[in-house]
Amino acid sequence: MSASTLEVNHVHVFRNKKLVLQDISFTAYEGEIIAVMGPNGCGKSTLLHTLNRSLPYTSGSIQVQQIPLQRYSRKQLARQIAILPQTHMVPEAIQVRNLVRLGRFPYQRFYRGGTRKDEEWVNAALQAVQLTDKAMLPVAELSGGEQQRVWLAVLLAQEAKILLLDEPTVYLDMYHQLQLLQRLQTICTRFRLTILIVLHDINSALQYAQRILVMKAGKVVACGKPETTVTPALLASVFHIQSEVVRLKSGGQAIIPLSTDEN
Ligand SMILES: Nc1ncnc2c1ncn2[C@@H]1O[C@H](COP(=O)(O)OP(=O)(O)OP(=O)(O)O)[C@@H](O)[C@H]1O
Repeated sequence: MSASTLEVNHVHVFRNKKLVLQDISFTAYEGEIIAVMGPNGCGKSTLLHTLNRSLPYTSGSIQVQQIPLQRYSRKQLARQIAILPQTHMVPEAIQVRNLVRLGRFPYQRFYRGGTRKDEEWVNAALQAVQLTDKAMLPVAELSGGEQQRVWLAVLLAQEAKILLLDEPTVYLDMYHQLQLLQRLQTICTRFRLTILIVLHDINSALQYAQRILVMKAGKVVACGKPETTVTPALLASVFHIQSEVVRLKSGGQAIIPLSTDEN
């Protein structure tokens, strides 16, 4: 049995006095990818930001590696959890390599520059997202998809055990979507990471996640193995769409969304 890395118990979160997460409970384990799915505005991003302590919760508890979230210093927490938010502010002139170096901040002291180990992690992260050849360019000169990959490199350089990824495939073409998901799968297994990834593409979730956590209106409505969790009945009740399951020759299954309930 793998060790638990995140334990979330009965968590409630308010934003602007509105209850946006209600009684959230789940446990995540090392070596697994959990896809977080749900309609727009159901609280997926809020959940990731709460786990990263950038948003406060009002009741319940969150444990990271069996230690309460609030006990960590900012740097200690950054060694455990790295987040890729949905949107980023790109500092105009910063070079790709220098941005990726920022991922090493939890390991650096203010009076000392980067070490050889820091540079090795930066190189490995750039290589993992295939941007070594663009390392010296200003980030602003890269395409949207390439910038997304730079941010992923920042995250990888952070060397954290838990990765929280908010729609990381959104600007990527099909090749880079598949490549990113395959690489996440490889690093997740190899380094025993825990990855929570917000995905809107149901078939990517079916193919790459060990479990799917489904949210609706601020609540977790299901959390389990992809094939048994994401059924046409669940999609009808959560997303109000009609869909059909297709068995694949490879042994897995895919879901074809057919129409909305309005039809
Ligand atoms: N900065 C904010 N201040 C106040 N309320 C917010 C803020 N950001 C989001 N909310 C509210 O919190 C709720 C959950 O939003 P959240 O962004 O977590 O949803 P989401 O599931 O990630 O949506 P999407 O799929 O559109 O990205 C929504 O009702 C939203 O209006």
